[in-house]
Amino acid sequence: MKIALIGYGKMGKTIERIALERGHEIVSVIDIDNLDDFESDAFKSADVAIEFTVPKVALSNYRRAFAAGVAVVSGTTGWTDELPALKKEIDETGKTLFWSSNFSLGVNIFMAVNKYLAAIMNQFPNYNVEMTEVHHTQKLDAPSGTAITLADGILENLNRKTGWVKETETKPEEMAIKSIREGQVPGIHTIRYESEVDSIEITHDAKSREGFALGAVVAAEFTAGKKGLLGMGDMLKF
Ligand SMILES: NC(=O)C1=CN([C@@H]2O[C@H](COP(=O)(O)OP(=O)(O)OC[C@H]3O[C@@H](n4cnc5c(N)ncnc54)[C@H](OP(=O)(O)O)[C@@H]3O)[C@@H](O)[C@H]2O)C=CC1
Ligand SMILES: O=C(O)C1=N[C@H](C(=O)O)C[C@H](O)C1
Repeated sequence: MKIALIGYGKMGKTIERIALERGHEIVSVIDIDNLDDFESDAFKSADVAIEFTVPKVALSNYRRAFAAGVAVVSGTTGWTDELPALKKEIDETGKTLFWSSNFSLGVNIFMAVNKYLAAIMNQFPNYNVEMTEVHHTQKLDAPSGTAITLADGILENLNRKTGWVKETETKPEEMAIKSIREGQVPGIHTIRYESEVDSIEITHDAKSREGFALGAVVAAEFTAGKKGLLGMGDMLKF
């Protein structure tokens, strides 16, 4: 498959290596200093572009790739308030975007366990819930995109919580998400339920970026030839 990369940072470079190992060809690499390459024949020849950049440019990158006739797989986080409007635009224009806050198989298994645990805890109001996420110090957004997806999974299943807040809850119906930035941590997400007598904690701890990058390349293989806004739920059947 012909793959273009948009964003050549930590994820872009890891994705390049894994894509080559899986027999794909990298036909174009776009980063901050060669944005005109969206109009190049090399970029237009791609079956799919994999985009990992920064929140403020993700949408404009998608639109530039769509204008060049190229489907996009993206993991950029920190912009998803605009996702409902973007979905409408994609559906109306027949474009293709596969977006996920986290492409790791392990995290997606963890997300399913998180929903199941929240549904059980719905029956046990003496437990309060909070989340902590830890990432490297270069991360621009907080809470992480994964933490927001995990929070959505809890809010769908735990009726006593109606929204999440950063750091500290001030009302019982809020769920706190604490964000810690330290060293080179690839990503740790912990959900903790606490009662007066005990606590229950589940954690996903990424050992490197390999799982995220492999998932993004597998998503690119899945996306080729498809239309619409796609996500991990379309690809993973559990
Ligand atoms: N969904 C998932 O599974 C995962 C998502 N992420 C998310 O992916 C994003 C990128 O992460 P990561 O690779 O670690 O970040 P990096 O900062 O290492 O890389 C981002 C790259 O994008 C470049 N860039 C900035 N602006 C543009 C632009 N307009 N067009 C093209 N490239 C641009 C940056 O260039 P320069 O440095 O010169 O500014 C940099 O090379 C983040 O939002 C992160 O949260 C990360 C891991 C997994
Ligand atoms: O910025 C990162 O590094 C990561 N970002 C994603 C997020 O915001 O959830 C996924 C992963 O946790 C790494």
